[in-house]
Amino acid sequence: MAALNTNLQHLTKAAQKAGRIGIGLMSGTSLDGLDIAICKFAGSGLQTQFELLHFTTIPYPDSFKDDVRSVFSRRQVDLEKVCLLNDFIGEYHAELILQTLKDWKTDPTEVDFIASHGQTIYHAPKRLHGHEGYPSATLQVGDGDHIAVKTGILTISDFRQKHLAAGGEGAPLALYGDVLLGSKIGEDRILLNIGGIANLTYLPGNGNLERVLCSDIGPGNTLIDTFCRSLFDKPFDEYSAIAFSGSVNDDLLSSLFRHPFFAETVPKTTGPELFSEDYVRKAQERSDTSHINAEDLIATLSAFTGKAIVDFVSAHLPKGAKLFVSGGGARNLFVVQYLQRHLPESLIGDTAELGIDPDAKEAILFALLGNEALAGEALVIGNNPAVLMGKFSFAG
Ligand SMILES: Nc1ncnc2c1ncn2[C@@H]1O[C@H](COP(=O)(O)OP(=O)(O)OP(=O)(O)O)[C@@H](O)[C@H]1O
Ligand SMILES: CC(=O)N[C@H]1[C@@H]2OC[C@@H](O2)[C@@H](O)[C@@H]1O[C@H](C)C(=O)O
Repeated sequence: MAALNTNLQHLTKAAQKAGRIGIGLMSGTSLDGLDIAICKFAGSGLQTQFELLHFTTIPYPDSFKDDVRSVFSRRQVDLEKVCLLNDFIGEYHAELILQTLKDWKTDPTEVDFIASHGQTIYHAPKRLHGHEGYPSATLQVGDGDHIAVKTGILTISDFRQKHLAAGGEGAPLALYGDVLLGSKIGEDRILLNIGGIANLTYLPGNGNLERVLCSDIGPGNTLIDTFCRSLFDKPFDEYSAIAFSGSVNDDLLSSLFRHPFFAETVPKTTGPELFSEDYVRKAQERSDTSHINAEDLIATLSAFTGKAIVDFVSAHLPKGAKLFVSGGGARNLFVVQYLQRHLPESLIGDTAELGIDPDAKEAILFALLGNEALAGEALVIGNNPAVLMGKFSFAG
């Protein structure tokens, strides 16, 4: 039998190690920056032990945000720009990793793998695109080969396609990480991530994986951010100062909920393709609230995020589960206080209480999915796709 080539030898060696050092990368819908987590793993699957060694978010410059926003969640785009961004983001992320490893005084040869989410530029579950004959689809750019060649580190990327191929919507992948790192026998838990979009995983305390539910909920901060940018020239509503200075407009709030997405069966996914400026403008027209002042609009959008979460929890989950928040939205005080007021039976904290840095959670998730791609086995969690995700890119 011929020997494995050097790439496959390297891959086999990485897969057979008892422990691995992996970098997880997340660049989310908020476009605030690149989250980089370096983790130490021992084992895999339900036996995974992990330690977060370092975490950082490298903020994106405005020029980069503008470039990505020129195509992000838009139906009509400059296709050349999409093509350029795919390779550019791969190279750019590789550069940021190399700089960060220097700051952490870690040599790239110490890292067994990089697990890269890439940048979502369009998310199109079948329910939302509605094009007869086309499946659910999603597109993340930031090519993995560029990351592998530039860093010299084995790279795993494009995780969402396998989930789609196996019948899912390509998201939320938090399911797999949350089950592995967040479950506790004897405690019903909800792990709620409030990023651009809000999603949650329900982890029943009886350990019954059939009962686990992981779904997107609706907007997290995306609409608040959009209108903070256009009305206040601010990237987001820091600690909800603007929302607290306004009043919720109940007519607009009801109108914002007038969309079939909220009544659809779970699990489901969504994105800024649906929850856009246009979505809000239409809700304002329907409710004759186009005239409300900017502070009231931000307060109402913040209540929209809060109420969507409360409605979801009340409709789909047993009462009294402990709720742990993560994502930048853990600092959205208006939303967090809304949850405390309207879910009084749920004790609310953040994932730091579980030993998971709330800002690092999604980057850790991808590191964990990378570890699974190398050494795990497909996990059966109810009807969710039971597959190992990610595509391998070699440095040589
Ligand atoms: N101090 C703060 N006060 C209020 N909101 C904040 C604060 N810090 C961050 N945020 C919100 O959190 C957002 C970033 O969250 P995060 O990085 O978790 O999102 P993401 O990973 O890009 O999104 P997704 O998980 O949907 O892909 C910011 O855009 C902002 O709206
Ligand atoms: C297509 C896409 O990028 N979806 C993101 C987005 O951001 C939050 C929510 O929508 C979630 O479904 C998903 O990300 C997380 C990491 C997930 O897959 O769990």
